[in-house]
Amino acid sequence: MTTTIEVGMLGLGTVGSGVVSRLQQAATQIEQTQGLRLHLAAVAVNHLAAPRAVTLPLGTRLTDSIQAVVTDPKIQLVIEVMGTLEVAEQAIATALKHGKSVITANKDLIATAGDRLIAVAQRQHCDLFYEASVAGGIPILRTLTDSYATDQVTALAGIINGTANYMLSAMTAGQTYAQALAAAQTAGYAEADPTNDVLGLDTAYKLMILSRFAFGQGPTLPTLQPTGITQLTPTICQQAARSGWQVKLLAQAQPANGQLYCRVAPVAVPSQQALSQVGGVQNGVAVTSRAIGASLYTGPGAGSTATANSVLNDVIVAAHNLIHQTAGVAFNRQRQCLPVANFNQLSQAYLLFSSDSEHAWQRLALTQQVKLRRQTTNCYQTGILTPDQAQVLRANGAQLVPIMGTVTWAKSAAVKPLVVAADIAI
Ligand SMILES: NC(=O)C1=CN([C@@H]2O[C@H](COP(=O)(O)OP(=O)(O)OC[C@H]3O[C@@H](n4cnc5c(N)ncnc54)[C@H](OP(=O)(O)O)[C@@H]3O)[C@@H](O)[C@H]2O)C=CC1
Ligand SMILES: N[C@@H](CC=O)C(=O)O
Repeated sequence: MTTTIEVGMLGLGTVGSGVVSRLQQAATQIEQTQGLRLHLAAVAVNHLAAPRAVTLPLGTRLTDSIQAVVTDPKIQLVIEVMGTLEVAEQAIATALKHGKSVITANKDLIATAGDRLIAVAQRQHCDLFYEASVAGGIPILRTLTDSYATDQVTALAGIINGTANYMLSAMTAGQTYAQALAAAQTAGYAEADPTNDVLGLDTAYKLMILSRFAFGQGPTLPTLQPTGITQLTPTICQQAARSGWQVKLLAQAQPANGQLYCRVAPVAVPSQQALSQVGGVQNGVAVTSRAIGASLYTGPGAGSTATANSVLNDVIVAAHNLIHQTAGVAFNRQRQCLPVANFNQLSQAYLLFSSDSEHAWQRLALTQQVKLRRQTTNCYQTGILTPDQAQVLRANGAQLVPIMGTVTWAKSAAVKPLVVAADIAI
């Protein structure tokens, strides 16, 4: 038996167009394997006359009224893929209050206003799913919810911004920052305004969500103080690569010593680590857990088709819940309350980049009792630095990139380090 579900969508840009294409291409598969016919009843956009990458199916209404979609009594399920904060929050809240389940890819909104919307969804016994909000095509949130239900995550580290990872790979291969950004924009990976991609804010929002699924708690933006990739140059990426590291914009979270340590920053990942091989628009989330051990989930982190696939997987789960009247169970039910700390407060080794003379750096290193080993022109590996020592080097003009796996935990740390420490003997 096939059940038809009436779907409304807000947004018809990169992701929305992908949803329309995937719905058309997979219609038979969805009907045969899921017993569902997903009928796209209406799509709301900002500019009615703008050219579109896809042709809407006959019978799908194009409108510039969000309200007409989220209050339409025939529509059972709303997909929000327009982005924005206030407008999207208002639209999702209205849809939920009208008894519709909602699927969104909007990480900015879920990270910052997710609790409010989840509360509305719970009151209304509706689903609010957002798999596509983290790591694009990788089904990481539902994996953490379902497949780690009896396990305990002890650490996670992820490359979770496709644009930044694409740019870092391109710069390592010789492109300029501007060329790399333009290519990521053309490919549809970057946000409409790419500021959040390059400043690390998009990664921070995703870590806030991801960490709630892994640990029942996420950092806030002020505790995280993300560092982006704007200070990185092709030269830095290439010098690091020549010396055995790939510079990656990394999101990390790990409970230890009764605190949840988090960080979003460029990190030098040793070339022998699998995460270092996650290149281009690919994302990778390394999860360490008590039962499974180390797992790495990789796949496209942005782009029309891959993201649309995640959106539609949520749609299918929500559609089944509507049919079986089981909607309203929270997507994530983990809860924990630990003080949040930053990895930068811990002692660790760094790659140091500077065009000042080696002699000057070695002299400073001596006075600071810091070990420094030259890797290649203008690139040095430090020994383990305390936060204060790192601060002194920065104040003297060093650009420091922490080396993954070198954090030294206090003896009482309850949870083992995320990765085997890299060989940092110098
Ligand atoms: N691009 C990607 O790879 C990924 C994106 N996301 C998220 O998905 C969402 C959509 O991204 P993306 O498709 O790239 O964005 P686009 O900028 O390509 O598309 C946005 C769409 O929303 C519409 N829209 C914007 N504001 C309004 C409004 N006030 N009223 C009605 N329609 C509006 C636009 O209409 P119009 O076309 O008329 O201007 C456009 O169709 C964002 O939250 C993004 O962060 C998540 C994962 C991956
Ligand atoms: N701009 C984002 C899109 C997906 O979330 C990215 O590049 O990862």
